[in-house]
Amino acid sequence: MPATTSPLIIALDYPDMAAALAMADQLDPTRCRVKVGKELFTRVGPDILKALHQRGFEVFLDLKFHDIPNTTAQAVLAAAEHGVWMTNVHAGGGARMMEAAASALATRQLETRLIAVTVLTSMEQSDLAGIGLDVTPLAQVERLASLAQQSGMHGVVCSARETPSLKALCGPDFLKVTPGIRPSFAQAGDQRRTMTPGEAMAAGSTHLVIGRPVTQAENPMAALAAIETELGGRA
Ligand SMILES: O=c1ccn([C@@H]2O[C@H](COP(=O)(O)O)[C@@H](O)[C@H]2O)c(=O)[nH]1
Repeated sequence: MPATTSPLIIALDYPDMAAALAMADQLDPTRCRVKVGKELFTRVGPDILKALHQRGFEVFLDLKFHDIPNTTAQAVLAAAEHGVWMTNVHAGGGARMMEAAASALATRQLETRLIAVTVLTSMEQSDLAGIGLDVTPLAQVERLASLAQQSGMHGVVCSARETPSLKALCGPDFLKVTPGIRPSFAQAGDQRRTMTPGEAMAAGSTHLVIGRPVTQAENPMAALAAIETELGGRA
């Protein structure tokens, strides 16, 4: 049985274990999952995963691996061996990289969900042009999501703006994990392709990643409760 069926994933973007656990200890593992990203994992290491697992949380280890196929596959394996619920790679690493990572997990019969980042939610069309991609974010997300699905990924990270197209392109069971979630009370900050929690669920997101709108709110639990209410009660 999963710890939760909630679509909510709270991003624990903190500089140390104490701050991350102070937040986690206010959360309920039956009402959300948590995400450990580059800042927290690089500062604290695998001990943070152990501490969150001991508290009953399912953890998304968001390290966005992007390297040659062998290195990426071994890194994904190492993540899965920590018992995380989900981890990820950059789809831009290409089909052979994603296939190597998926096959490393399959060979070891590890059940960690492996998803691929398409286009970061902080990027808009001008950012893509800046790296030589003369396409819309939607076209690039569609292209990378198809490649990710063909390469054995369980889903993708994209913005909620692209989920209706991806539902049609990749089917309803393909995971659509969407950061860039901004409730009406929150600032967009560095995010560009945003949606509110309610809009994102209606658009077909399977999971919503939410960081600062909760973790940097004056009252984080009130912010989370407001999001749950927007989603129709306890998510
Ligand atoms: O495209 C992406 C991929 C990952 N993220 C991560 O999600 C959270 C979002 O945090 P907010 O504070 O709600 O903006 C953060 O950990 C990012 O590293 C993303 O935003 N976009």
